[in-house]
Amino acid sequence: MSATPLLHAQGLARYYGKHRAIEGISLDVSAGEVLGLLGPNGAGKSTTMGLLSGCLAPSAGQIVIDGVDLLERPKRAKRHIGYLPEHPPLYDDLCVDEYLRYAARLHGMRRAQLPAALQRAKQRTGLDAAGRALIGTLSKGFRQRVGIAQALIHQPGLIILDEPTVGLDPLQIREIRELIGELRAAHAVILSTHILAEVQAVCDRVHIINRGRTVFADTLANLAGHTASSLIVAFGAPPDVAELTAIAGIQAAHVLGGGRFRLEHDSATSPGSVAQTACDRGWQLRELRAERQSLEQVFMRAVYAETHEDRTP
Ligand SMILES: Nc1ncnc2c1ncn2[C@@H]1O[C@H](COP(=O)(O)OP(=O)(O)OP(=O)(O)O)[C@@H](O)[C@H]1O
Repeated sequence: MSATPLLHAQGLARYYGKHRAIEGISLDVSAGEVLGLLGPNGAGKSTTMGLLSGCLAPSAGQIVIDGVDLLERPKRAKRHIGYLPEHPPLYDDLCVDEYLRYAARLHGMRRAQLPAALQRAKQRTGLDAAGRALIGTLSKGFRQRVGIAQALIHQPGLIILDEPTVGLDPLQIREIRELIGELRAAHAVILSTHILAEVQAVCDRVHIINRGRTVFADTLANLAGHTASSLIVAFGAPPDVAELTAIAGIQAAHVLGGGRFRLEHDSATSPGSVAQTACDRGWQLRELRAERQSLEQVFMRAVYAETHEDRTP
C-alpha cells in the first residue's frame, strides 16, 4: 500500500432518525487495490458505500479523496469518484452510447472529450460492439457492464461498486469479477458484497462489518498466513475422542472420519505435545498440521459469534 491512500475515511457514522446504521467505520484504500466491504444483510454496507460516494451525508466522520475533503468540497472530491449503486441508474429507452454520453456530461466532461471517453469506457468494459444497443434489451450482465462504464467514464481514481454481481448468472459473475480485477491496474476499487467467494476471488483486502461496526479488517495475504487454533490429525490406530480431549490444552476433538480429527487447542499448546502423546500411546500418527484460517472461519467467528452472543439469554 502506498503512503498516501486515495481514500481515507475516519470515524464514519450514519443514523436514520434514531436508528444507528453504522458507527466508527474507518478505512483506507490505495490505487492498485481492491477492498472488499463484506457483511451480512443489513450490516450497513450500502450505507457505507453511500457515504463514501458522497450520495449520503454522514452523521459523523471525515472522508478525504485524493487529498480533497468530501464534505467540505463535495463537487471537487466527486471528480475522483465513480459509483455503481446497488440498483444501477440505467435508462432502458436510451442506447448505450446515449447513456454514457449523458453520464459523461453529468460528470462535467466537455463535448469534445466525449468520443474518446466513450470509446475508452466501452473498450474497458467489453461494450465495444454494444454502443447502439438499447439498454432495455441488454442482458443483466451487459447492463452491469454499462453501469460500470458510467462509473469509470470520467477516469476517476476511486471506483465504488455496490454488490456488483448480484442477480448475475455464474458466467456473468466470472466476467464481471475479471473486469473488476482489471480495474485495479488504474484505480482504487471498493466493492461491497455478502459473498465470501467474491472477496476471495477479487479483493486484496477485506473489511468485515456487522450491525454497523467493523469486526475485522486485514489483507487476504495476511489472512492466509494466520493459523487458526486448530489442528488436523490422522492416526492409523485412532484413539477415542475422550483420549484426545484428555491431552493437556486440547479443548475439543471433532471426528472427520477415516481416523482423522480436528483438534481445537488453547494458545499455549503446540502440535508437538499431540505428536508426543500419539507416539507414546501407539496411535500411529499419519498427519499433523495446523489449520489455516479461512475467510469463512474469520467471518463466522466475527459475525455469527457476535450475533449468537447477543441472542443468548
Ligand atoms: N433509508 C433508511 N431508513 C431507515 N433505515 C435504513 C435506511 N436504509 C438502511 N436502513 C437500515 O440501516 C441498516 C443498514 O442498512 P444497509 O442497507 O446499509 O445494509 P446492507 O449491509 O447494505 O444490507 P443489504 O446487504 O441487505 O443491502 C439496516 O438496519 C437498514 O434497515
